[in-house]
Amino acid sequence: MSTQMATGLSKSAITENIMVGFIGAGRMAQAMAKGFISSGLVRAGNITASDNNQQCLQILQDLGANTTRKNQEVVTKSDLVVLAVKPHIVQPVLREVAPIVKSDTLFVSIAAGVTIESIESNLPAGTRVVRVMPNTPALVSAGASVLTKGTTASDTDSELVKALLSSIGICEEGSESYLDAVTGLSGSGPAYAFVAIEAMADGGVKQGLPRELALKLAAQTLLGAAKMVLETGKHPGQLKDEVCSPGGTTIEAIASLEKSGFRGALIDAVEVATLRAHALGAKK
Ligand SMILES: NC(=O)C1=CN([C@@H]2O[C@H](COP(=O)(O)OP(=O)(O)OC[C@H]3O[C@@H](n4cnc5c(N)ncnc54)[C@H](OP(=O)(O)O)[C@@H]3O)[C@@H](O)[C@H]2O)C=CC1
Ligand SMILES: O=C(O)[C@@H]1CCC=N1
Repeated sequence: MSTQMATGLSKSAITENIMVGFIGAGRMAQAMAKGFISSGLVRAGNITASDNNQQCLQILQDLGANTTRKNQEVVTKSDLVVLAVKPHIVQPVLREVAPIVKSDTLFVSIAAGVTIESIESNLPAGTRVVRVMPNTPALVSAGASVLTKGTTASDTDSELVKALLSSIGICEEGSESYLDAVTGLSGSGPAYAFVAIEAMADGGVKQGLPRELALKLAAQTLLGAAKMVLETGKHPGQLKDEVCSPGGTTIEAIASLEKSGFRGALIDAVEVATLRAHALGAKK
């Protein structure tokens, strides 16, 4: 793996033969595995996932991946192991697999709040760890991830993880001190957007639109607005101003949103989710 990376091969060449494991085959593992496979970066047959939930394993099997109920088997078979269990399960899982961890296995944790220090301290000394906060739009190759290298992980390791995560969306590298806030913003954020889409559709239905049309318009409107922010480089405030005709419809709606505390509600949402991520990490 490392030799290939050092030669500067293409991303698919870097990841072509990599054996990827998932401990925990739930929603996030499914989204990532599906993205890795559909992007062509990882062969389905090179993925092994463990879980105690047969329904989750079946979803991975349907993608062509190998499945097992034994977490140790994932570690034995994989070059890169994604820890995709709930935060409070991470420590017991690490204690379970630590005795058989090989020195060249890279661990990638996606668990909210769980610090690199707490992961490294439960693995053999020197084990390479990368911590990531992804999100579920990875399922449709529109994910947003931020990664941080552990103390012994190399640039090659972070490039590898970045290549994988870039196949399912955008991936930035940042300080570990950012990761709880990233969790509160983009990790949990899809849920805020889903609530907004549902509520906007409700608004359309209240005004007489058929439900299906209202939902489609609400979702496409958020998608289009997000693309405009990303692709035009304009400040969202400017884009908002461009929709607001003087004395028109939009400024009425914006004034109503401001009265309802829309901005403050979103800022508070990110704050409480960030604090919760921090608290989850403090629980061992
Ligand atoms: N969902 C999201 O949007 C995001 C989640 N994350 C993080 O990803 C991680 C996984 O979240 P998510 O996919 O939503 O969770 P899920 O509950 O969907 O998946 C976790 C899976 O792990 C299984 N599991 C429980 N105990 C073990 C064990 N000892 N060994 C192996 N598997 C086990 C669970 O089975 P059972 O249900 O039977 O307990 C479940 O199927 C979390 O740490 C979360 O913080 C990060 C970013 C976004
Ligand atoms: O709700 C959670 O705890 C996880 C982490 C980010 C998104 N879902």
